[in-house]
Amino acid sequence: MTIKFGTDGWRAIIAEEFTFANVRLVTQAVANYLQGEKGPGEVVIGYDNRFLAPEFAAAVAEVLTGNGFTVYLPSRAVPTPVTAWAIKKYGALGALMLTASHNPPAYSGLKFIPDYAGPAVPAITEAIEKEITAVMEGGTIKRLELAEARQRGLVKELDPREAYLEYLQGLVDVAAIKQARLKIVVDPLYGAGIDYLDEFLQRAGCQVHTLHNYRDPLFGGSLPDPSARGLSELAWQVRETGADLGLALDGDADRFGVVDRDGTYLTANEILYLVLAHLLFHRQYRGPVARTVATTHNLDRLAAAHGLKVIETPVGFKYIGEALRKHDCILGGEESGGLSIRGHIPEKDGILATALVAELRAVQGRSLKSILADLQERHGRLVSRRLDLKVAPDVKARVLKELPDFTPAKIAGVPVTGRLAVDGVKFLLADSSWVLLRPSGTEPLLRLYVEAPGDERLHLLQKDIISALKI
Ligand SMILES: O=P(O)(O)OC[C@H]1O[C@H](O)[C@H](O)[C@@H](O)[C@@H]1O
Repeated sequence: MTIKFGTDGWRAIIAEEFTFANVRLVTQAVANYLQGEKGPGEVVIGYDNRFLAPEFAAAVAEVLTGNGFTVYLPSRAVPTPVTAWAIKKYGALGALMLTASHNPPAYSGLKFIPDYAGPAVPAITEAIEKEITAVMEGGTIKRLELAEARQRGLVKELDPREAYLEYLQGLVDVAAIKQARLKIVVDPLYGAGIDYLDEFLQRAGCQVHTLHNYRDPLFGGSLPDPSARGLSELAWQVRETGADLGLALDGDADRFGVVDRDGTYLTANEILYLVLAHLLFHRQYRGPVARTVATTHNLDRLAAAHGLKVIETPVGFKYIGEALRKHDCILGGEESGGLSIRGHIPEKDGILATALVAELRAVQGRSLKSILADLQERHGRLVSRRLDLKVAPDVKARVLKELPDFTPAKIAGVPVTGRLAVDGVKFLLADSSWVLLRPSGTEPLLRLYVEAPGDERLHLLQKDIISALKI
């Protein structure tokens, strides 16, 4: 058995690979890593609403305290971004977060968040993987019974909700939201975001109706994924109740989903476009913008209009987080639903993202679609779509082998003007379209991303790439 940390920590099926024994093993590896780096100190533990999450968290606490660390242990689920934020608040060495994000209910996961409160960069996850191997090859797992650890004062209660909500009030224009008296339907999808976003909006004077706001480790029979498909009930409720907005979070509340007043789902790319415009025009923010290779170039157009730099990273918020930390970016975002802004932690935060959507909706006083239409009128319209291609392993291997030598002069008749190999291969075209093909780091898929000035061109580009590479 090998335990891989992947794009976003270790994820596995509960009772198959995600067992108490393996959770202890991985925790011991993190403890060894932390001992080597910083020595004993305090570590935050967070967990989502999945099956056995509090019990797995207790196992994590037993190993950490057995290694001399003091832990902050919550008695209910805490969102990933709040767990990360708590590291800063308590000056902890890092956090261990138990979550499988939007994966099916049979999964759980464990990730390490370093002291900078953003996703661990590859150098850190690789070091922890080495420690995992060392523990597997005969290292000892030290453990204190939880009751004993409590008695020794090594377990502190973690309840960061009030402090986080207060902090969020300082990041978001609550006065503007209060004035607009918005009616909002919130969908935390049975996840860790329950009582965070809805509570924040209620305190900001909104009339809030919340769906799926209790723990269900089966997520009502679907996935805790705030995609268009996952939010059909939210869209229906928004229309039915005449609400101004529908706001959703994924299972650990680090990603967002947004529905407009007429029930239309807005993509993460559209939300990033709206939020960046809001930061630039309304809040007058100035500074670089970070996005992944797979994220809309509409952001580049807005940035260019203000003479701002765009930093393009591989897919994964770990890279966006790094850019936020190093370059003081005003916004970091990715197509899969990740967003953070200047002044916040370098971790994607669905609660902050949706609160900002409420803010911009309040300031503008009209539907998101209408704000978007104006933006497109002034700065151009690019439509984007991602295809997740489930291909046989041999086809995937062949395509990835051919990709480095795949250098077409034109795609669907449009001249190729640039080629980028930051993550997979990306082709820039003469009409401002672009095409990116890359293997997913989290699923056995190839992802094909296309952005173009219109739907027809987008379809032609998709078709041409698929046929040229015989996918
Ligand atoms: O496209 P993938 O490699 O599967 O990654 C998709 C997503 O996976 C995780 O959720 C990461 O936190 C994201 O940053 C990333 O965008």
